[in-house]
Amino acid sequence: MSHLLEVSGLSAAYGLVPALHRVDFHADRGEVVGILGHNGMGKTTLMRAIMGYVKVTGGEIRFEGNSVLGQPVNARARAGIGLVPQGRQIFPNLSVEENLQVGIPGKAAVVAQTVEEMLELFPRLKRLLDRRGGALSGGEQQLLALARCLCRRPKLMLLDEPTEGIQPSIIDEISETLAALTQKVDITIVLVEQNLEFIAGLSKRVYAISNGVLEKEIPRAELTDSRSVSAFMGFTA
Ligand SMILES: Nc1ncnc2c1ncn2[C@@H]1O[C@H](COP(=O)(O)OP(=O)(O)OP(=O)(O)O)[C@@H](O)[C@H]1O
Repeated sequence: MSHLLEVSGLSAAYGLVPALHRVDFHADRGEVVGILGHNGMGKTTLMRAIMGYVKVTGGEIRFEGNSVLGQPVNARARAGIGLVPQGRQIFPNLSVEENLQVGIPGKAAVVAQTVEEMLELFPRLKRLLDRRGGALSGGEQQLLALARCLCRRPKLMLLDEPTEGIQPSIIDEISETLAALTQKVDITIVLVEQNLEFIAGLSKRVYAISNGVLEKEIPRAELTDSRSVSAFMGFTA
């Protein structure tokens, strides 16, 4: 059976400046795959290329066995790919409830039922329903961004640096929420991060990305050794 997501030989560039070089990886149903990289190494470009926001210059992206290259973002979203962008990008002037509602296609009853389900998965949002998105803490915004993405019931969720700028106590809550989610919902996650502990705790497989090149998989045993991880990420410790 084909992989849920298969990225092969993927290259992308901004003008003449290359950002991804022949990236190969896959994600199977139910897996969390982590990609670890420092600033400017190509993590966001990879997520946005899979979602369809960045034009690729070579290679292939297959989702459920079908090429999505050439498909616009909304077609990829309909096929079951969802992106939780870096910086979260929730609507600051809409309430938490409205932020959820705008992400849900369908009639009022479906919208209400989906919001209810999201509140079960993200109980912290229950008491924040009337609050403006812009008045939430960074961690609360991240939970809202995850819930908003899930409202469309993606099969694959792409997470771009969910811990960026977030307090450690809420990082733990996000990690626990995501771990619980993978048990309750049929979802595959591809996660890009700089936070080693977060990525190691959640991911079945972890790769390092360095200057747009996806390096070899980092063996689990080595994920606890920061010198070894630094070497994988293209830095000598
Ligand atoms: N819109 C753009 N135009 C030109 N160059 C860009 C653009 N976006 C990103 N780049 C460049 O592409 C490279 C990869 O950037 P990218 O944002 O994918 O990295 P990243 O790993 O997500 O970094 P960060 O952790 O800082 O978000 C960097 O050299 C960056 O400067």
